[in-house]
Amino acid sequence: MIKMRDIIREGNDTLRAEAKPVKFPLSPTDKKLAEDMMAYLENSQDPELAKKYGLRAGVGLAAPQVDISKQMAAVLVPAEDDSAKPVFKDVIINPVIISHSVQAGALTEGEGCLSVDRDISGYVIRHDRITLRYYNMAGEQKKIRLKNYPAIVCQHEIDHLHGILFYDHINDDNPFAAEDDLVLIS
Ligand SMILES: O=CN(O)C[C@@H](CC1CCCC1)C(=O)N1NCCC[C@H]1C(=O)Nc1ccccn1
Ligand code: NI
Repeated sequence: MIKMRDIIREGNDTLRAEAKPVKFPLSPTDKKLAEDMMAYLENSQDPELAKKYGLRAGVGLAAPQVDISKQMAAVLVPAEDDSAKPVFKDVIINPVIISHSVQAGALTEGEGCLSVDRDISGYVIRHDRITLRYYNMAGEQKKIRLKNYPAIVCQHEIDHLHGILFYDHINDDNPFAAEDDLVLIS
């Protein structure tokens, strides 16, 4: 079971490394890693389990965050009303953004990261809409279009696979500088 102690923090070089593509069929080790990363997200989004194991709730977790420099990330974006099924749930392997909107998007509240133990405010400028090609755990190639929050989450995770952290996208001179057509996502 992945716990907070397994998540590496700023200063660990793995967070700034280019992760390696994953080979298919998944090795038993890679399969277990994918399952464990998704389990972390599920556990962390359950208030009782999160409390019991001291987990920070997360909607994404990339392999480099558990010190494995491979191109794999679990994403679990819950539905607004918990009853319904998640907005997006999958382990994205060797993901590539094959096209995206010109229009930018950013979370109104800014972003955080389980690997960054400090608050850094400002708009994290990303694409508002993306077309994402990736492989799932079964090795099936997927091509999906995402917009707004799920698109932001996947971009945050894909960045981790290329050694990029959220605050790399914050304008140093004016953290809240916004193009007039920036989509602010709440
Ligand atoms: O690389 C992956 N990470 O670093 C985990 C991050 C990923 C998200 C940050 C912005 C876009 C993707 C994460 O999830 N968070 N960032 C730090 C603390 C909060 C937490 C979060 O947003 N939690 C959450 C949100 C809605 C519902 C449930 N939980
Ligand atoms: Ni992160």
